[in-house]
Amino acid sequence: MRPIIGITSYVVPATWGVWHEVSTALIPNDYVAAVELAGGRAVILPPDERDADVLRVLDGLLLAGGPDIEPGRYGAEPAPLTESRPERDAGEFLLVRKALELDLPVLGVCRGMQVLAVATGGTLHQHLPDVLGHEQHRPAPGVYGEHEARFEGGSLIAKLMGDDLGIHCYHHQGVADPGTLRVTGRTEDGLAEAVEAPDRRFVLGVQWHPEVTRDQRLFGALVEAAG
Ligand SMILES: NCCCC(=O)O
Repeated sequence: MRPIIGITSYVVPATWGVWHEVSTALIPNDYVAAVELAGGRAVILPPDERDADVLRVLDGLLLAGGPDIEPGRYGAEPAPLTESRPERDAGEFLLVRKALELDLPVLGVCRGMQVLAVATGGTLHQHLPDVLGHEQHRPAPGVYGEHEARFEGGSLIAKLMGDDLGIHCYHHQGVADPGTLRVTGRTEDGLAEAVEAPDRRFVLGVQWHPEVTRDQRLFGALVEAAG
């Protein structure tokens, strides 16, 4: 039996064929393909989970990328460029808190890393250009930033990826305080790129998009930990 990996989804207006702007629950298929290629059984979770019961049938959880977290979740007022979807937060925070309690393997990608940090008491920078003075983590609409990330020796991420890695990222927010997690990777500008929970079986968040570059190593590690 393949390990069952739940992937969080979201609602957006989508257009296909003769249908326009239909409210749609979706997830980029790159996440599904990555889990399946890694030997897992991907299950797309509804965007508005009202409890965490589904975790009883999951072996691992993949928190996908997406919009900003509602800043009230980390005690802040929304900044002008923050665009949140509180309904998605509600379901994902329920799931991730329970998953951490159960020590279920969790991989968070981009927003997913930010969810992990905030769910454990952390905070976010709401608009990185205000903090870093550049826009290189989201250079233009639809254009991925390219960076070099360096990883802490002995960390889980270093074991999986080596000392450093060229990454593709697309985000305007970042982890300021990682909560109870540990920052184990950063880009040259000091931004947190990887967080993990060394006291857990497998809890890892990365700010970049391994599904876009088809880097299977993190998905393979999630599936293996879930197996
Ligand atoms: N804040 C949601 C994840 C992507 C971004 O930071 O733009």
